[in-house]
Amino acid sequence: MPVLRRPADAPRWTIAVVDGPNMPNLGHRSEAIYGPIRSLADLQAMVREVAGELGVEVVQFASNHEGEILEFIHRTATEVQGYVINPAGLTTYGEATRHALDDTGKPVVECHFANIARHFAEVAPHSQQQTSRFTYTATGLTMGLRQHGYAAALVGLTLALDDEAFLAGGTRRR
Ligand SMILES: O=C1C[C@@](O)(C(=O)O)C[C@@H](O)[C@@H]1O
Repeated sequence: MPVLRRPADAPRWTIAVVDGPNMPNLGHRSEAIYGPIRSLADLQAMVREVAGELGVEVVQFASNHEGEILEFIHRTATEVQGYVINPAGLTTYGEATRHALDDTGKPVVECHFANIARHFAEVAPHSQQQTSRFTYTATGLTMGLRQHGYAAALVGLTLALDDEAFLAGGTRRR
């Protein structure tokens, strides 16, 4: 069976897709990093299209305010089967958000337009290099593929949810 064409009776998982601070400003950010995408609305439309083709539901949320993101995660924890998050402006210091996601016990895919490992290495001297606060408890990660990373995250998370053996050992993969 083709891997990406899920059977008609495959579970219609509900996946939350969260964009953190500064992502609502997409379209007015560095074209070198974010490419020519015009807006968050365009990104969200692409994500809905991918979800439709996969046969899953998405609940989308974007905010410049960490408290609103926390409330969204608390509210949806029992309604969704997994999260895709671009923590964006919360990437290096968003402990409360990382913790809220971890508390849900649901699989989490961290997603970035940029290859943040390279980006951080380029923008800061070695002694001050930063890392993502989210990576060590994320189930998986996509980065460096601009908006296509969201499609990759949705496909990967959907197939992981379909695969009972994948999540049997918990959401933190070794
Ligand atoms: O706002 C963002 C966006 C980002 O998460 C990305 O998608 O590449 C990378 C972060 O370092 C940055 O703060």
